[in-house]
Amino acid sequence: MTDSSTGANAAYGDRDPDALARRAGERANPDRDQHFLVDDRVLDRIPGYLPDDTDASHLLEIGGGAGALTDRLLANAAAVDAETAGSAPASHLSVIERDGAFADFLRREFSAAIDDGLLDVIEGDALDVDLPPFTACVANLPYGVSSEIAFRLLPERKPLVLMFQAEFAERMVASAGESEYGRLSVSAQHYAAVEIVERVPKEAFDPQPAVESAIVRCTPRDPDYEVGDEAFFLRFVKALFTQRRKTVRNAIRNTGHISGLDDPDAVVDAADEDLLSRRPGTLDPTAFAALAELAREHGSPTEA
Ligand SMILES: C[S@@+](CC[C@H](N)C(=O)[O-])C[C@H]1O[C@@H](n2cnc3c(N)ncnc32)[C@H](O)[C@@H]1O
Repeated sequence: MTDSSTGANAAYGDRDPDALARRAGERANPDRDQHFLVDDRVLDRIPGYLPDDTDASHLLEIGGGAGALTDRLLANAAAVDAETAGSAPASHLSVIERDGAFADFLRREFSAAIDDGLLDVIEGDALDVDLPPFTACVANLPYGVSSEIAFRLLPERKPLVLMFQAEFAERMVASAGESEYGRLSVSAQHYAAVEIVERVPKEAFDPQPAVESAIVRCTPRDPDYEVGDEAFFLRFVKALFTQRRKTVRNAIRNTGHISGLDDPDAVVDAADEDLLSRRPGTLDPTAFAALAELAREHGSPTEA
């Protein structure tokens, strides 16, 4: 292996993102969610945002593109292997890429890593393909489907470091009472402690996206509350936030068709007045969970 920063055989972590994009021979197409990271400093920092105790033995990357982040993740995997020196199973990286031309390029560019058993490239849609048994995921997500991908990953309860549009990231991390707080905040925080670890300007990408971006770290943990039926809890939260300007009382009454409650009035009768007179955006996740349990008990929910 040479250490040329532009050659296909460069050491992992050394590849120049612009040279990778040139070698791929395909133009990144924003209509296909292709905004490639070209800022080396951001690329170098991303793997380090995984929580300290992360099992990084099988990393997953979604949307490999021309491989700038793939290269950094391979460097990480190779470093872990050098450190454990055979005393632990070899590290592995799986990359999912929907675009056949870029999937082919990744296979060519990183053929040595594939031959060494360090990498596999899964060509397909991240929303449909079977996910490999990954231990953590690091990705600069395609923004058109970032919500769907995030909610495919979060229930796996593995550490995630994901790039999103900044506005989406702010909604993920928001707390009760903040204007960005909503269904996305409660649902994401149900699975993990969620935090923005870096804001990334448009200039870090080529082609540049229309909006600023942010990197979010999701560290899996159990929530502070218990719910007997997770699917109902998430449906109930979704239902109430469709009426975020109404009182909780009216939101419960108006959304039985979404929450699946046959008897929302019975829930209103059983709930505390001070809770009912508030707006959904002021209830923290624990209050939502308590209300959802009350709704399950009194509101005759039907299966979704
Ligand atoms: C924002 S780019 C990131 C590329 C590269 N990882 C980087 O950081 O420069 C997103 C990548 O996801 C791919 N992509 C778009 N939709 C996808 C999907 N549904 N499943 C898998 N990959 C997808 C695009 O082709 C593109 O390569």
